[in-house]
Amino acid sequence: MASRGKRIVQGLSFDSVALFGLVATCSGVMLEAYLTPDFECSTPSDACRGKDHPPLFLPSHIKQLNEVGYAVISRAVDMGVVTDSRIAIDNVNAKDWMSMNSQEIRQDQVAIIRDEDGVDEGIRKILSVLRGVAAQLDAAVPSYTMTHSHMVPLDCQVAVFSPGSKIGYRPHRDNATLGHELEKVGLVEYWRARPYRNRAVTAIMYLNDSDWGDDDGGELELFIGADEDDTVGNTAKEVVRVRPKGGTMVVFDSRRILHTVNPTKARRRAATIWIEGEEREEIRREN
Ligand SMILES: O=C(O)CCC(=O)C(=O)O
Ligand SMILES: [Fe+2]
Repeated sequence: MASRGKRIVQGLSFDSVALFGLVATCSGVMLEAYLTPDFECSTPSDACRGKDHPPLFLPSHIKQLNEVGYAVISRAVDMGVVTDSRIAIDNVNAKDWMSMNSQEIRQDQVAIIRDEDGVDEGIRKILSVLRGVAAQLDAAVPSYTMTHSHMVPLDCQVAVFSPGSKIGYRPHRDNATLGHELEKVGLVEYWRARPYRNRAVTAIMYLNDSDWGDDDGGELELFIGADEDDTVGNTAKEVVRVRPKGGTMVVFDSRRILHTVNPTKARRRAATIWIEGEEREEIRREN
């Protein structure tokens, strides 16, 4: 009798420990998914109109964005601004840098910077140029054909790859909608991706020296025309390689353009914003 009682107690305690372990693991996974940084505080693109005089992102760039899904502008800002921003970024407090994903996926460290009092003038200028893209998407003729009613985050991501990064950033799309349906990726991954589902257009400014060489690597590769379910770029009709020279701005469709960052031999710095927008009715019907 006594030994049966002991077995029940042992059994119960094992079950309780197992149950506790399961609940703790699930809570940990959900908490980690919940804590995905969210670039909130969007403002309508109108708020940025006129800040960037004259607008850099022109109707010809919008035409290109409509037709091929990307546009590259070299020397979008002068090198003095790039150098100031670079110094400001290198002075960001060590504790504010974080890894956004596994080192097997991306090897950069990122910090989130907001356009507010105290932000370095160079970074403020870069932010204003990047945010100005959104105002043009709504105001210019032709207007952007994929999305409308654009919203601009106050937050900008600065990302730094250390020299010798062997992986860079694996191929991905910035808007986790295509290929990320709930039934395909499961609840946790679907939830983790929620801040990325409204991203319409990615705008990046490189903050490196202007003499970034071929040997330095670190190119951004855009897989133009890749199939929706292609996650590596094999089906691309064309691969566009952008050298991350200081002052180069690149803008692309966050939903459709599969892209990767090549391994880099030099320290590589970039400032990125994600402009949000609603899909146009005709595009939604197509999907
Ligand atoms: O820095 C780049 O060129 C691209 C980085 C990127 O793809 C991202 O942050 O999502
Ligand atoms: Fe990306």
